[in-house]
Amino acid sequence: MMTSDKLILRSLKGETLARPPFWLMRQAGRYLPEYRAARAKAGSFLDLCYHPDLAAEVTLQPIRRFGMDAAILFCDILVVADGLGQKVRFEEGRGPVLDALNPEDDLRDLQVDRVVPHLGPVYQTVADLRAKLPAETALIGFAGAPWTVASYMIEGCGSRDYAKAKSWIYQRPALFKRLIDLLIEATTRHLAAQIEAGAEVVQLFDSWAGALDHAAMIDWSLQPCRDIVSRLRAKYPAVPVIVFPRGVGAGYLDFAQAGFMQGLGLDTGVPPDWARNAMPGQFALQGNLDPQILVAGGEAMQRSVTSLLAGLNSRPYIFNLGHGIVPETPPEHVAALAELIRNWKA
Ligand SMILES: Cc1c2[nH]c(c1CCC(=O)O)Cc1[nH]c(c(CCC(=O)O)c1C)Cc1[nH]c(c(CCC(=O)O)c1C)Cc1[nH]c(c(C)c1CCC(=O)O)C2
Repeated sequence: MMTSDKLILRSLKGETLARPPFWLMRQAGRYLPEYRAARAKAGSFLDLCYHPDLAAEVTLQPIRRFGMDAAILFCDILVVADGLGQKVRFEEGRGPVLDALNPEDDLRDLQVDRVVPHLGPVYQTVADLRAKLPAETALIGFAGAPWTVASYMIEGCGSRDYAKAKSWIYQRPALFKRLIDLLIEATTRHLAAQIEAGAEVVQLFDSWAGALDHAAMIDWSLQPCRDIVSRLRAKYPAVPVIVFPRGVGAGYLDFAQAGFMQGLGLDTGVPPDWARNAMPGQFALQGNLDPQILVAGGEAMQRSVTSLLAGLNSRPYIFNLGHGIVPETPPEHVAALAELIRNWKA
């Protein structure tokens, strides 16, 4: 099968399809017993990300079970911080923990030239996956967008109010801009290396974009995403980019009008009819089933999926969740979801 026949690539080129392609954010992970087994073998979570055989194996697990139209590389957005030289660890029940950046250090310990060499095993995983995936399955690479990654680097962990990260924005603007510029460079190189290794689509996750006010969102979410996409597109015009600015609300219109991406990921809160009607342009919309509806399954899921498909599949569209799968998700519900989508007829 030719690459251009893969469904997700057709949607991202602006084609409206009889049934949309689908994949699920966090489709590899703790809701699958075979993931938990591989994770136990690897030791730490980052060891798993940097172990090409195991990382390729967990990437393939959901594809074997459910036959998604795309596989997403198994990795994490915080490997870029790790690659820059800021140690990252993942603590059970707590999530990522980093030694928070100290503004007095003036970013001097971060080395952009270290990123691609340090992440060599990740690109090896990408290359291995291209050889192992079924011919009809596309491979998605990804990175965190600069603001979301910067927030972890400054806070040192997940945050409810982003007080420290915002103190950099508003009280140390020159330093914050240097950090974002460094992340634009590191992220562009990291995505380019994934493309060189065989990624056919890339997605930028700006998971915490919704924490910013509108003006800051434009400066620190939209503009950095635009920079990264335009640099990648200049070099790899055939590789589409999906941007997921989670939680930006009416700011989705700014992304739609800027129009630099080939796919726009909608979070759970975006009304599908509004998205379809208000967003001009030929780019594909992606989303946005509530992950908790996938936990519930049954008729509730059937109703929501049907209405989502009826609402969004009249334009270029990629079915997905509005955020990542949660560990409580019964795998049978994912199988039922896959059936619903595959059998969809407009
Ligand atoms: C913010 C963010 C992170 N990581 C990611 C984001 C953006 C998407 C989002 O908003 O969810 C992206 C990510 N993280 C992971 C993937 C793998 C690919 C996939 O989607 O299947 C992807 C695309 C694996 C992972 N990343 C992580 C796990 C769980 C680790 C484990 O196995 O214990 C997985 C499978 C850990 C992680 N990594 C991160 C957090 C906050 C956590 C802890 C929360 C949690 O445990 O779910 C940072």
